[in-house]
Amino acid sequence: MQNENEHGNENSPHQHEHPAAQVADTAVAARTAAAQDSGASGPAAAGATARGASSQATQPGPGASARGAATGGAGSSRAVATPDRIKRAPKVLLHDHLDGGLRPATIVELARENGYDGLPETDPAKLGVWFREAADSGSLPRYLETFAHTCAVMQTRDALVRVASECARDLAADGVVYAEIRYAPEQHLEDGLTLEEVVEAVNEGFRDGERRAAEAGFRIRVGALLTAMRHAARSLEIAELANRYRDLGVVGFDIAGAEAGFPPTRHLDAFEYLKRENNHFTIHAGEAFGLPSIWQALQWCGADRLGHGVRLIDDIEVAEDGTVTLGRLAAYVRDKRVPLELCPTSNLQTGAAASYREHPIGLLRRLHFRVTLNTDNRLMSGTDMSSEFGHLVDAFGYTLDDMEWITVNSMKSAFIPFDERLAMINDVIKPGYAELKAEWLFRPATGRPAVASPSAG
Ligand SMILES: O=c1[nH]cnc2c1ncn2[C@@H]1O[C@H](CO)[C@@H](O)[C@H]1O
Ligand SMILES: [Zn+2]
Repeated sequence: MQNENEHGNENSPHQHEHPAAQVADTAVAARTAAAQDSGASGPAAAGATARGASSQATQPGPGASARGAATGGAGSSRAVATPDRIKRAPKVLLHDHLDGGLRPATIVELARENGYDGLPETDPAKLGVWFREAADSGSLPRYLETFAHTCAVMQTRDALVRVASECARDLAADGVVYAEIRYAPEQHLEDGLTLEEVVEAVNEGFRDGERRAAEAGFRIRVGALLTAMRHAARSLEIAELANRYRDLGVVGFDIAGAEAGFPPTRHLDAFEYLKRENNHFTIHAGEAFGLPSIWQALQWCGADRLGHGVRLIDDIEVAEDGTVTLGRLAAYVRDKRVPLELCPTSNLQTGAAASYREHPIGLLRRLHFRVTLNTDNRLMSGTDMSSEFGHLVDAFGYTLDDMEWITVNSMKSAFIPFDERLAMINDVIKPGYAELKAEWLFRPATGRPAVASPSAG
């Protein structure tokens, strides 16, 4: 039983997220790293690190958490991630764009109300398909073109309130308990709103959505990340805006948009300002462009997290015999526990990965990077958190224990205060998974004796 609650190094908040967290985290990470560094630089851990896509190979430590599921017997189904359990399991989302997650029917209605006649389809179902297909382009710039339509209908206070409220409710209904939702205020000024009015409208929508979700029996908390567009020149202004609305619903800052040709160092003044203010930020890096972008985001800009970061795989070498070698940058990212906001479905659409099975998340998770799982754009990718987890269950045999490990990673990496992250982990996430894993204890009796009674013989 003890083993069922051990999830390896990243997933023991009782040990690693209390005030001694940094020390404990580092100590245990060091042990793992020691075990894996022998694999990273030599043959010893080859089998453990690159054996392939089996869930066993993904298990972090001695308390292999999928054991119950793997060995059969009375508890064999306790950690199996069925679609129903995936949905009910508490989930955390750190990378999701507000303007990439509208309900198709809402887009149609808002377009009608606001006189936007540029939609490619006016039937909601067809429009949803259009977004998925148009985004399925194999290129980030073309993927991003689809946002012209969502931003076009998000130009009024009422529209922003509605979209934000629906966002919170949709996530809550999918079992998300904590989300950081990003958007670029500068893209919502066409009809005369000020940057402040945009932020306040979105915040109002999130509060409304949280309240209505609670009325429907779902608990969710949503924080906003303010994004600056990397091709534009307003990043310092947006960073100042994020700082002004800190503790008022905005929890951090981001830059997004086409990556190639727009290095994050263009926005150094914004990042330096935020660092001076002790504020938090993430940077889209390592999605459409590779290692230099990740390196700049971390070592020049000082990002707390990497939006995507999936191209870090270019700095990891897996030899034919399975030996794994980390380059200096990949080693730094793992050593420093830099959170990777991975978004598999989005990566498949923009061409950053070929299939779920080949998506670097499998290897990165086995190598104990600080992996988090995200949706990026639920509308363009036709996805939600449950679907993303479902894909990983299919591709890698992930169990509820893997889900819990990833979810705890995400919560640890959130931008809200430490005590709140800790309480979320200990009082919401852990109990949620424990409850799901205890369900086998209360399954209906079969009515047949499992073993013949002695008197029968
Ligand atoms: O995966 C992505 N990579 C880079 N930029 C993105 C991605 N998804 C969305 N956006 C950009 O972020 C803006 C604010 O939310 C969106 O309008 C879109 O242009
Ligand atoms: Zn994104």
